[in-house]
Amino acid sequence: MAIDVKEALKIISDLELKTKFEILPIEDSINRICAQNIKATSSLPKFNNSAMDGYAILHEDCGEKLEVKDTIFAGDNNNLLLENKTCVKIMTGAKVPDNCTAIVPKENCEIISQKQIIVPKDIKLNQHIRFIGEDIKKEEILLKEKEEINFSKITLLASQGISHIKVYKKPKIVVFASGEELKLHYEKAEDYQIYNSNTPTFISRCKELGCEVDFIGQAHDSIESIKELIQNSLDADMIITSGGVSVGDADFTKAAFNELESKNIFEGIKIKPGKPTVLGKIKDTYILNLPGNPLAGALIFELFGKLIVQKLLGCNKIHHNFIISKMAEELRNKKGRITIIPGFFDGESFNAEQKRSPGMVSTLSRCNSMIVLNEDVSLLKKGALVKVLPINWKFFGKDDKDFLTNE
Ligand SMILES: Nc1nc2c(c(=O)[nH]1)N[C@H]1C(S)=C(S)[C@@H](COP(=O)(O)OP(=O)(O)OC[C@H]3O[C@@H](n4cnc5c(N)ncnc54)[C@H](O)[C@@H]3O)O[C@H]1N2
Ligand code: MOO
Repeated sequence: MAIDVKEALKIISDLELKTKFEILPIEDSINRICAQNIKATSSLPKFNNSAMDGYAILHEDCGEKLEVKDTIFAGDNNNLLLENKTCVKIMTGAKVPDNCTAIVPKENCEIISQKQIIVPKDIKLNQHIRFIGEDIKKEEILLKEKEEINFSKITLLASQGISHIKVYKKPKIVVFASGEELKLHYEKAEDYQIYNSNTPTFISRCKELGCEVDFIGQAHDSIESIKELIQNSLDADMIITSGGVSVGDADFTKAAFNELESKNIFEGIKIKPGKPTVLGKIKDTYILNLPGNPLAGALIFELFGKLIVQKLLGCNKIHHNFIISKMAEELRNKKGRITIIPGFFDGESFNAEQKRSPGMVSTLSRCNSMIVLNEDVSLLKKGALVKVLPINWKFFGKDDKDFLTNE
C-alpha cells in the first residue's frame, strides 16, 4: 500500500542510522560532517593589536606633538607602556601597548622627524585597535557536532591551531541496475536496446553528495541474479537500485527482496511521478528501490533519497528548505496526487519544464530545481507564489546582471 508523502518524509527523518567516525586533517575534511563539538581554545585576536600602520598613542594626547619612543612590528613581544606626549610607531597586526587608547594611521600624522610627529585633534577613542576576543571568545563553540564543514569552518579551525578533526565517515552506497534490456554505457547497444542511464546518474549524484559509491554491475532479470547482487552488498549503508518495482512480467526486484527477508519500510508513495518507490532494510543496510523511469527515479531520489543520504552523512539538516518564488508562466496539472514539477529557477521566477514525462532522460539536464504541488492543485497562474527546492545549486548565470543596486 502506497503511503502519503508526509508519512514517507517522517519515516525517513526518524530512521535510525548507524554512523562511523574517522579523524582527518582539517584540509581533507571539506564537505564532511563534524562529529564533535569544537570550542575555541583561545580568544581571537589573542591580544589587542593595531589595524593600521601608524602610531599608538594615548587618546588624551590628540592634537599634540609626540615623541616616538619605539617601533613595534607584528610578532614582537614588546611590553612598553605609553607615557603622556609619547607614542610608538606600530605596524598592522602588531601588539599595541597595554595602555594605548588610539592608533593614528601614518598618513594622518605630520611627521616632523624620525623621533617627532604631530597627531590630529579629531581622533576617536580606541580607533583602529582590534581588541582581544572581538572576533572569537575563548570557550565559544566554533563548530557543532553534525554541522557541515566548509572552507569557512576550516578557517575557524586553522585560526585555533587545530590540525585534525573527528568527522563522520562517508556513507557507503552500492548501486546496481536491473532490466535485461539495458546496456551499460560502455557496451554496444542494439537498436532494440537502451543504455542504462540511471545507474551512472545515481553513482555520480551520490558521489556529488559526499558518499563513497560502488557500482556492482547489472542484474539479469531473474530473482537469483538480483539476490546475489544484494547479498554481496550488505556491508553498504544503502543499496540503490532502479527498475523492476512495478508489475511487469520481468519485474523481479520485489520478489528478490522478499526472498531475502527484506523488511519493507514502505512500498509505494502517493506521488507523481515515482509511485512504485520501495524502501526496505536487510540487516543494517537500507535498500532504496527507485522507479526505472529515468525522470521518476531521479526526482524521487532528489525528494526522498537525498534526505536519507543527509542522514547517513551524519548531518542534522535533514529537511528540505526552499526559496519562495513565483511562476514564470501558467501551469496546468492533473490533480489527484502530489506532483513533482522539475524546472529552472532563474533568480526571479520558476520556469516549469515542459517536457516532463516520467520516462524522459533529458528533462533534468535543463533544470536546477523543483516544486511540489499538492494533490488539489490543477492550475497555478503566472505569478503564483511557489516554494522552489534547489537541486544543483551553483548560482551563476550567463547574463551579466546588476547585483549592486538593491532598491
Ligand atoms: N500496469 C502498470 N504498469 C506500470 C505501472 C503500473 O502501476 N501499472 N507503473 C508505471 C510507473 S508509474 C513506473 S515509474 C514504471 C516503473 O517501472 P519499474 O520501476 O518496474 O521499471 P522498469 O519496468 O524496469 O522500467 C521502466 C522504464 O524505465 C526504463 N529503465 C529502467 N531502468 C533503467 C535504467 N537503469 N536506465 C535507463 N532507463 C531505465 C525502462 O527501460 C522502462 O522504459 O512502471 C510503469 N508501468
Ligand atoms: O513513477 Mo511512474 O513514473 O509515475 O512513471
